[in-house]
Amino acid sequence: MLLDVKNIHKTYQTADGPFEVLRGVDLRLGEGETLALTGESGSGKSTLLHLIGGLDMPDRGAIVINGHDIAGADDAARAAIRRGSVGVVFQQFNLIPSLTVADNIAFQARLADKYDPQWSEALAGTMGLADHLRKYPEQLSGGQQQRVAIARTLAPKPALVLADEPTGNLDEDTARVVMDLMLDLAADTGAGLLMVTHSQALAGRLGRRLHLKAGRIA
Ligand SMILES: Nc1ncnc2c1ncn2[C@@H]1O[C@H](COP(=O)(O)OP(=O)(O)OP(=O)(O)O)[C@@H](O)[C@H]1O
Repeated sequence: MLLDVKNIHKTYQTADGPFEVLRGVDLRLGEGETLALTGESGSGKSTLLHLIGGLDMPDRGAIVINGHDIAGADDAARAAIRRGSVGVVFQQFNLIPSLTVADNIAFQARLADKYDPQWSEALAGTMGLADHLRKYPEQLSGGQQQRVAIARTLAPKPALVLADEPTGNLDEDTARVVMDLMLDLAADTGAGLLMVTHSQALAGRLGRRLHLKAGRIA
């Protein structure tokens, strides 16, 4: 099993006292599977994605990625699991302004020692970025920047891709193209894809759909 999330609990401390956002979440994702995570605003979708991505820690439960429990790992081990297996696409692109498009795409793959120039070039081509490789992020449109961010995530060929509304701020046509590319590329590399989305249409394009409600999978 690529991803096995078991009985995850998470409570935030707020000014009004503790707020239990996740109350025993279980989910599993196999290699090459695609899963949409839906739920009302505030239901904890982003929180869950952050926990799976090792960006925050649950209070209880296990998050096993390719046999490694990211929830029980210390900071260094968590970072190593993340670098080795997980790619994250958020709504904020977080491109590096001082690097060209080509270097932004290669950045995480180089960090993970998984840079494959041919694969990066192919990704840039598929993403429609071949003519923009020498440009800097500020010279690109929002949609182009998002495609750079997605290419950067896929460049190290992560086993697990986590995406939080990755097409949320793209126009409908660009969103459809980017979604096609992500699904194709996930299929090509055998990656598992877990995507948070508000869009029923988008959710319908993924293999399975889970709904988060009252802190649990409904
Ligand atoms: N660091 C934090 N401290 C306290 N409360 C938080 C924190 N982060 C999130 N929350 C609260 O936890 C709940 C879940 O937030 P989360 O962002 O996971 O929801 P979401 O389902 O992704 O929402 P949306 O669809 O609006 O992005 C919300 O009520 C939010 O206010």
